[in-house]
Amino acid sequence: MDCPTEEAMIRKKLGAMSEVQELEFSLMQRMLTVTHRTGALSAVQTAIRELGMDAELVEPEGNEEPHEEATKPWWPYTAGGLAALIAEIMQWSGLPEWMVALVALLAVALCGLDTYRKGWIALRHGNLNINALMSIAVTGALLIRQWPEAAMVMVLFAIAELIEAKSLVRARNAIRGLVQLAPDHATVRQPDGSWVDRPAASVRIGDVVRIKPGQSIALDGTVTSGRSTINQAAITGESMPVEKGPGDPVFAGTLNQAGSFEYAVTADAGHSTLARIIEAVESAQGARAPTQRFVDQFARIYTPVVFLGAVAVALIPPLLFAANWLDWIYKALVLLVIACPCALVISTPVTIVSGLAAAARQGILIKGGVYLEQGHRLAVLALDKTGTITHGKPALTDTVWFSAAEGIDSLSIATSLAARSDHPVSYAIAQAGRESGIGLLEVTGFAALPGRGVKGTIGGIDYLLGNHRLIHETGVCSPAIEAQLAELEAQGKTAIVLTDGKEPLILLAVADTIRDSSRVAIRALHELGIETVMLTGDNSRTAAAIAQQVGIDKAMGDQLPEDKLQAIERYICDGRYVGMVGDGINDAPALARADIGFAMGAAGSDTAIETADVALMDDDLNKIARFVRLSRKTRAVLIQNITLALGIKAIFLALTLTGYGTMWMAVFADMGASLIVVGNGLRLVRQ
Ligand SMILES: Nc1ncnc2c1ncn2[C@@H]1O[C@H](COP(=O)(O)OP(=O)(O)OP(=O)(O)O)[C@@H](O)[C@H]1O
Ligand SMILES: [Cu+]
Repeated sequence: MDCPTEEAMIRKKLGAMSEVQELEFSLMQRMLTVTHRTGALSAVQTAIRELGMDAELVEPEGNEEPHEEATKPWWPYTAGGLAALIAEIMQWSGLPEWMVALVALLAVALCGLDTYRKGWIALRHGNLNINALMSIAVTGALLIRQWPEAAMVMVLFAIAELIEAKSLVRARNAIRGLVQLAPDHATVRQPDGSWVDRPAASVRIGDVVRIKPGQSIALDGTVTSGRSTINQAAITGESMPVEKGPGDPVFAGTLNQAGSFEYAVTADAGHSTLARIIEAVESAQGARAPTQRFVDQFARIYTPVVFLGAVAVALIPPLLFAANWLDWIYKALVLLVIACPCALVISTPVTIVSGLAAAARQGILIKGGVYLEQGHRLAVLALDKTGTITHGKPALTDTVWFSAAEGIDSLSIATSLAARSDHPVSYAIAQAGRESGIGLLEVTGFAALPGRGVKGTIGGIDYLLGNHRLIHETGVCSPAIEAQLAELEAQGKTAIVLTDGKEPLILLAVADTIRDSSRVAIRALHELGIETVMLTGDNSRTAAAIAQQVGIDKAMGDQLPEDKLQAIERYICDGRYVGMVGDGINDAPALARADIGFAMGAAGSDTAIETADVALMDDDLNKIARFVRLSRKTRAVLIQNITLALGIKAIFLALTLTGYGTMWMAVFADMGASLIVVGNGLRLVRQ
């Protein structure tokens, strides 16, 4: 698939087949994904062959190298170019017309057979692709005996096609090169304890792999022994090395530094985080961004309109105003040359793909061109507190005993309940209990109360452990407790209370630490004109205290999942483009509703990579500002490219109608425009 008009041709042909359910084009990748009924593959291939193209199956597994385009020989182009030039000179020096014609026809034959063949197939399928247009234009020029002109146009066009194909190959490779590949071999421990080099694809989950200093990591896993620092830039975009010790995750494609270690494989080669990233970027390219859809639609109308215009230009002035036939036919032929929207159509995907690749390189995984293109509109960013602004690893800070009923150890009851939950607040309490050696009691009937806390039965008594909302609803709250809570919360701490349903027993407060990156990130967002709002299940006072520390515009506390959802919806109703960052399950509905849902720390979390619109591979909130800036740049380049492509066409339209445009100038301009937009789009990769 060379030209976008070829895509239209395939779409028309395959789309009409009842066996075919879905078509997904990636012109950049020259890849077509066909969803079809079982057994229809050969029919699909035959249909494509009838269009003059050859379909090649992509191997489902392994690192398929993009097969090198068969390099076309250069000599026909050189010879054709020479012939065209000679024809021009012969015409100029007044040699007989039949001689000029002969040399010109030779040039057309040398360079144009392929174009004629493709053009003829397209015409038969009722498609006006660039090949069809050029075939008509050149044939027309020959018929009105513009010999050297016809030869020149054909040669220039053939060379332009060649250059465009080559520059697209370059674009593809540039993008592929960004996604550093993991090594294809790993040193695996055998049952007898020896170490053997094996292909990464054959390593199974649970195998132990050894990594030496300076070695790249081939598979995802968890460190079992040894220590080192690893450069994870390939995944997270951060080149600051990260310390790794037993229990820490390591990712395929990252680079070990000075230490050596062993790790247990957690995913096979095809399912590593890196493989998922590549997969996501590739499928994001297939999905069309809005501009691309617009451009495609425009192109669909543009070409036939210009074609009809050309017919009108050829017929109307001579018929109605007795103008010179040959003059106006020539003008019509120039119009045919400018009727191809190639530069316009190719400009958008190149730009979007470059943007996606640039983002991936910085550890930002964008799941579709839409988000890259629309990200510049981001007006409000909602952030979750726990785990997003803070580390999400609070520690116990205060313990307040209320009543000491005989024989009841409220601290170990609270610890035992907390140990059953994986909520960060509970986790902090359980952790503190473990450190001070508190024995755990047996809990029955345990249940989590989302947005409130937990409940469970110990020694025949039902206990509740949770936030103010919970104890207030239970009716054991008192002004004294509220005062105590208020004091702790004003310090940014989160307090929960244990009750047996009759009276409060013990109060435990935990404090989380704010990520270093949060404050800078929030400032960067404000500089981009984005309003920030914190949505948290934690109480409003703690929320306000934390928000104030990091400089967030607005804090909304005591948010149940549906409240978070409603908050997002309110912004959407106000017509504002809203993003949301979060991690927990309590954020899921809001994340899904937001115009752009960001997930943090996506490396190692498959669900985050799969469900988010934009996945940030590590925990650095600064990536959101980076994403917005990249989106703005992408948009600027898109607008530049579209303006450029259309502008050049408009200039030539004007030149032609006023009698200054020539055919070969139009070909030249079209080729120039294509090269400029591709180059401009590729600039983004280096962002
Ligand atoms: N399992 C639990 N153990 C202890 N406390 C809990 C538990 N679940 C909820 N809580 C209490 O309810 C509050 C709200 O919880 P929720 O899970 O909705 O939000 P969060 O995780 O604290 O904050 P964020 O919305 O910022 O992620 C918590 O701050 C905590 O005080
Ligand atoms: Cu209360």
